[in-house]
Amino acid sequence: MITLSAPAPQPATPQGPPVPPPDLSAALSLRGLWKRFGEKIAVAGISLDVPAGSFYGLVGPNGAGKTTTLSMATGLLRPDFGSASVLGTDLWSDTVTAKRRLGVLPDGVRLFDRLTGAQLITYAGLLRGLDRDTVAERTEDLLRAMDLVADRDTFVVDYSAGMTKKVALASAMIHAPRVLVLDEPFEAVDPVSAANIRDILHAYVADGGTVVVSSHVMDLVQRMCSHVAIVGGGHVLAAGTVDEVRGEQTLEDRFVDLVGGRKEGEGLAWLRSSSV
Ligand SMILES: Nc1ncnc2c1ncn2[C@@H]1O[C@H](COP(=O)(O)OP(=O)(O)OP(=O)(O)O)[C@@H](O)[C@H]1O
Repeated sequence: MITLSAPAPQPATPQGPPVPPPDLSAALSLRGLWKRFGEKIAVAGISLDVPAGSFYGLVGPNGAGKTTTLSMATGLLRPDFGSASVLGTDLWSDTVTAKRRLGVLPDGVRLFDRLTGAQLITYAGLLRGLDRDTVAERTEDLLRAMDLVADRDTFVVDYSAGMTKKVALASAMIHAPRVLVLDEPFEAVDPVSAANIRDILHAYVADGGTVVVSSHVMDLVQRMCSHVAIVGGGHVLAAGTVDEVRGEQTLEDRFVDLVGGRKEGEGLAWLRSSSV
């Protein structure tokens, strides 16, 4: 019997005017990125320039396309269309050079969690080609900075969500990349650790590094970031310095204005009249 398989879905066709060439001086320059999963267009032509030396926030509602965009910007996911360059190097034509400059904290990617925290950070350093002495020294520094010294010999599989986030962040930093791309770095992290991590990131930016973070916490982005992009429905709705984007409003109010979705009225009346 002959089985005919359905034709593979074709990528969505990008529409709109041609995109300008990438900004070679930018830490990250994204041009016309598109990604479709089956019928769902997750990212529909995103172009963004992240200036070198900026602290850049990427915000948007659930399902806006942030993770998909960051995955395409860091070489974890191949776009259907569009390009990404890292400090002037095209990610998909010179992947090794571009990725060497990046430290990435992906969202939801499994770690080698049968290693201890110290082993995982060490492994990341060796994988990046650092010599053993440098790896040992930096591993100790990172364990201290992330407040993980007491749990250095605990298997990562037994870490809490926040500890797992911190050990993944340490692993992303060990090779001292020029650009850090962090998907939800503060999610599940306790306030003291979050403040320590923010200090580390600010010092890194002050020394010329670039940080891109995705977050849902508008107040944090407004205080922490120099630049922000608001994405919704796979598009960039606004981008620029935080002050340009928010204007006279708070970033949260601007976000709600652009994205919409506040539900008016009572809603879930049954929940308030529970009789059990
Ligand atoms: N591997 C996948 N297969 C199918 N659909 C996907 C896949 N990855 C993402 N999507 C869909 O693409 C859209 C964008 O998802 P994405 O994870 O990029 O959003 P996000 O802005 O990071 O959301 P959140 O804030 O909830 O993390 C969503 O509708 C999601 O369901």
